[in-house]
Amino acid sequence: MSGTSASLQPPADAVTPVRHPDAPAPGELLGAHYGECFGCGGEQPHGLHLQARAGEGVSLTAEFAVRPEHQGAPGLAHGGILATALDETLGSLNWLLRTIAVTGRLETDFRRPVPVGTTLHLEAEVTAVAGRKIYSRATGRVGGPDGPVAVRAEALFIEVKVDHFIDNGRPEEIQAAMSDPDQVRRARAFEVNP
Ligand SMILES: CCCCCCCCCCCC(=O)SCCNC(=O)CCNC(=O)[C@H](O)C(C)(C)COP(=O)(O)OP(=O)(O)OC[C@H]1O[C@@H](n2cnc3c(N)ncnc32)[C@H](O)[C@@H]1OP(=O)(O)O
Repeated sequence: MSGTSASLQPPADAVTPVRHPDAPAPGELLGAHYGECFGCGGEQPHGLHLQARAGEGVSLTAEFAVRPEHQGAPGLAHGGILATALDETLGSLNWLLRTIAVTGRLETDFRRPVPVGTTLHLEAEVTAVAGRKIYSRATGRVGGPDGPVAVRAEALFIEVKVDHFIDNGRPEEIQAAMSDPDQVRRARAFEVNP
């Protein structure tokens, strides 16, 4: 990526990311971290319904099917929606580290238009970790997993405690998420970082 800002350069004492031993196996679907999530939630009718699959190391792939409701210009995906797809894909990486983290910074390059009716093939990896700071990057290709790059992003995620959501979110959604009968989703949201 050209022109990446200094805050996305890992510091000298950053370390190589370590895949958690209980991370989903390569090839396994990650599933949604929260049913109502705009990026990945299956219960969110307006969402992107992004599906991420674990890769080797701390990497994953994801697919985003661009639908008419995702348009900006006629027939083309909205840039903010594409940034959301990148953000969600990058955020999903944290499950491979078993860390709860939120986006601190996201820098995006838009290289080609992404038409409605196409699938954006995303791949992402964590590149470095420095304390609470998690550095990652992602690309999105059109026309297939080996197609031309349409979008690219670099990001800094910051590890947070579960209190981040409890203190800042609405109690009704927090309560509902905490009583989610889906054990994996509940663990992903609230139990990975006690
Ligand atoms: C359901 C659950 C499942 C998991 C939920 C996952 C949801 C997935 C959804 C996709 C991801 C999202 O969209 S998440 C939603 C969008 N993001 C957010 O809402 C985050 C809003 N921002 C914040 O709450 C806050 O700013 C935080 C938590 C990011 C950081 O605040 P903090 O905890 O007080 O930490 P702070 O000291 O400020 O920063 C820690 C270190 O990071 C650096 N740092 C912080 N922000 C930045 C930045 N923008 N650019 C550069 N560097 C930064 C600081 O310089 C510092 O470095 P040093 O001094 O240590 O060197």
